[in-house]
Amino acid sequence: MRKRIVAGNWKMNKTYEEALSLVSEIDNMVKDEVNEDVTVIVTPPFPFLQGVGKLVQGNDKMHLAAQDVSEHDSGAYTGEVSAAMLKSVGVEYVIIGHSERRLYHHEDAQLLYQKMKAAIKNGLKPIFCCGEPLEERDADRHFDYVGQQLKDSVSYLSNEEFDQIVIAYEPIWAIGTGKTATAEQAQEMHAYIREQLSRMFDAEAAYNCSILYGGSCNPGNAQEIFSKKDVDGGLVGGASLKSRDFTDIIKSF
Ligand SMILES: O=C(CO)COP(=O)(O)O
Repeated sequence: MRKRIVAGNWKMNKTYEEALSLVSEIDNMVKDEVNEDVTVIVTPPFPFLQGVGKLVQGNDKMHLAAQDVSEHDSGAYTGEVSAAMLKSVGVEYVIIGHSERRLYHHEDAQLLYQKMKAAIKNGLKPIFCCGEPLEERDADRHFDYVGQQLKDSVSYLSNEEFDQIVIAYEPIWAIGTGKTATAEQAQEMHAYIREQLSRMFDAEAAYNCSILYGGSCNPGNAQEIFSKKDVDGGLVGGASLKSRDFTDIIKSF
């Protein structure tokens, strides 16, 4: 059964105190208001994972993700954080291949594959991000672009590994711009992604893979986007920093 997921990516925002108060508010609102079967994920910066994780421990709906992970197991890699470390503080999911990491940290397809392997080996579920820049969409090459991203990183996983991953389609032109994809644009790309996955893995596994939409998701547009048959939820940036907006997005299902 395909999971419905709303994940908040906090990126590089909040102090520790602010992070704790944000997650307490979300936790309370989710407990009081969210009756649907939705997996809610919060993704604070590394130093806040343990504290935030403790606060959501008693809430079955709430889960913890990290924003990145090292491809290495352990050792002399200054500044890196391993999958085993994340697992040991209660992290369940990890975002891999966000366009901001591809762009600012030059993460390439091979590295993203290695990060997914390291995550899965240690019991974490990767949320693999893909999505085209504006010039690719304008040139009508967006399907090929996203297809290639999947081929270059995801296709090398085994069937068992693939079962552990979530895909997030985040068109770069929609991230932080206030310009969201239309529900139709999201649906056609999600259907395309699912079809590509069904060629790489078995059809049932592709059918069961959750594919999230990300890019200027807000309480005003989430319901329409989430209503599409291949859209299984959202990866939310800016709006996940406000408990009311984030909860309203969760309630859009
Ligand atoms: O990058 C995103 C989530 O990972 C989307 O960010 P925004 O919701 O701020 O556009």
